[in-house]
Amino acid sequence: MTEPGSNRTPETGAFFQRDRQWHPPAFTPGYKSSVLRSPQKALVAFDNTLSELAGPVFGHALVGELDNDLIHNFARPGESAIGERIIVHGRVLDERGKGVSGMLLEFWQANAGGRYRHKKDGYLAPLDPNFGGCGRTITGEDGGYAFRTVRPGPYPWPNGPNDWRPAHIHFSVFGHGFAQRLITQMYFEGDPLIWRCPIVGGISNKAAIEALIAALDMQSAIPMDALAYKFDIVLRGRRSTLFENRPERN
Ligand SMILES: O=C(O)c1ccc(O)c(O)c1
Repeated sequence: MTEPGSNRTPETGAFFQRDRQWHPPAFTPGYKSSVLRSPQKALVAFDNTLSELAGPVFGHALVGELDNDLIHNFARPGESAIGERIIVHGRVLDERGKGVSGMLLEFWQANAGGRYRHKKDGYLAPLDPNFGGCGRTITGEDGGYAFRTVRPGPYPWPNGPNDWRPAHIHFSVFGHGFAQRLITQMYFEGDPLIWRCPIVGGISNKAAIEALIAALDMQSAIPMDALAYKFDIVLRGRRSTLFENRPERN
């Protein structure tokens, strides 16, 4: 999409393809489920049509008052989720570093013991009756967002003989059209499991991995209540946050 002889991107309103040199490949044998999920044939890129450019778009009215508070949004009245209370916050930025407002951010995660509220999750850790594990919010004027949750636990998964996922939160960013979608995962500063994870291992660029790790942010911690972690998400462009899980097909 770059004009010949310049590095300016023309303002066509079209959505850009991901840079596949920067994002990890869909086929990553160390991440076992990527083998069957990844496309077997070369991808075909289509030009944007009216459906990509003009909608459909989610309805802002869908977001409820407690949707950005996973500590309370599934809890019985007067109760709250078990675990280390945290605030996750940051900004959604475009490739030029400008905040992007009005994006629907959805997040989902395991509970403090590393168990998802999902019928297929049979991990030994107990469910927390006061924790559902999903939430959402819409970015503000400057692209900022924040939500409250508990730090998810790491968990073992049947990939290799002793593979563990680092503590992580899944994110979906839904923009102003179907083609403007990013699905990624956030990790926590200092977690030794990050560098042993086969999903993370599919990313060859260390700086790209580091961009998925949220920094402990004591400035935003709430004394006697919650620690804070800062995670910025960059859309498209060279510094874009990586697609993880990536075996999607376009
Ligand atoms: O794609 C998978 O198989 C897979 C397994 C475990 C995870 O935590 C995950 O995010 C993805």
